Amino acid sequence: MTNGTTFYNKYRLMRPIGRGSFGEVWLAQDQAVNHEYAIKVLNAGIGIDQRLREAQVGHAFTHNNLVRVHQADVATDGKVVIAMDYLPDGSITTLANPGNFLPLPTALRTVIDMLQGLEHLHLHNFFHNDVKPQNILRGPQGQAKLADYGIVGISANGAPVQPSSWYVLHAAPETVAGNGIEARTDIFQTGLTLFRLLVGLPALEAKFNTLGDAAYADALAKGSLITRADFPPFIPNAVCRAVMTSVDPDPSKRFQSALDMRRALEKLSFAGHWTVDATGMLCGEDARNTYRFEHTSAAGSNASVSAFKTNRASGRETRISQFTRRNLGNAEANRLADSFVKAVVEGKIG
Ligand SMILES: Nc1ncnc2c1ncn2[C@@H]1O[C@H](COP(=O)(O)OP(=O)(O)OP(=O)(O)O)[C@@H](O)[C@H]1O
Repeated sequence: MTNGTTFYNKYRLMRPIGRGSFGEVWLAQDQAVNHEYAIKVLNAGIGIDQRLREAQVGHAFTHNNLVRVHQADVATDGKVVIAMDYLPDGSITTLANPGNFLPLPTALRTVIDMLQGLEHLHLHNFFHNDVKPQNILRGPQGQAKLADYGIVGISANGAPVQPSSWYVLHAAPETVAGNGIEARTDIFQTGLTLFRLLVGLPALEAKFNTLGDAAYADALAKGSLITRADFPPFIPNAVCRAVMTSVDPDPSKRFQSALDMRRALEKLSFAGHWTVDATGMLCGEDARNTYRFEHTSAAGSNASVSAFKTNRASGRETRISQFTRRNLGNAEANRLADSFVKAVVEGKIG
């Protein structure tokens, strides 16, 4: 496919915007109504029915948090061509900072939005089965929209169904054990997605590469893949608990629905958060100030921590004496730095 290729006599391809395992996504212009669409071209290889199902699911639902499919057809060479809403801002992975994670409020907002899309799918006994950061796109009002219905499972009554395939990094224990997918499988995948947004988009891939396929699946099945120690200190305990509940190997111990999970996340609210700036430095933010700290490790009792805040309105930086100390042991200095980042998130800086 090249720029200028035209499908259905009206969708003229403008430029490639992404590539997945099953095909390519292009920006296209509908020349009849002069409107931009994203055109997904699914290569032959998997059955036409399965490829068209992606389009049928995307066309069946109109929801603010689901990407809408408008039209689909089979081209003469057997390719399936799907025209969907074009979301110029791409996936939420573009919001990652240089530390490769999303600031806490953005990560929570994204998942809350996306869960509303899932609620709608689950209401109709559709299980998405491919919840991951790359499949959450940014809508025109900044809302998150769930995309990619390529491996959706459709159940007659909400009972588990066997998926056509699954994404290994997010494979729930019940799926690996051969018990298929259900609504709570999407909760599991949402938990892993939230983990990656908060801790680092490549965080699971790193674990997978270290452990290997079998040990990774085993750790997910034992509930030992993710522990509190995986989260940086600026992620509050309540948020970690929400992730751990979502990824419990036993579906009956997870949030029981997308609505339950959304309500739990909506209750979480924090005064501040931390991000990584263009220089790679960790910086805290709340409504009034930005925060930074200098942490020097040294042998003996020579470690130190200096914490600072800058008033957004005046631009004036002041030292925060409560979290500034010299002549500390390394462990003590680590604890002080951790308590500073937590205090910013919890709004406990004087
Ligand atoms: N409707 C759209 N508007 C704008 N960009 C899109 C749209 N749909 C997909 N994309 C972009 O194209 C990329 C490829 O999408 P696609 O669904 O083919 O694959 P994927 O989800 O990244 O991977 P896989 O198919 O392996 O799950 C996405 O990551 C996204 O950045």
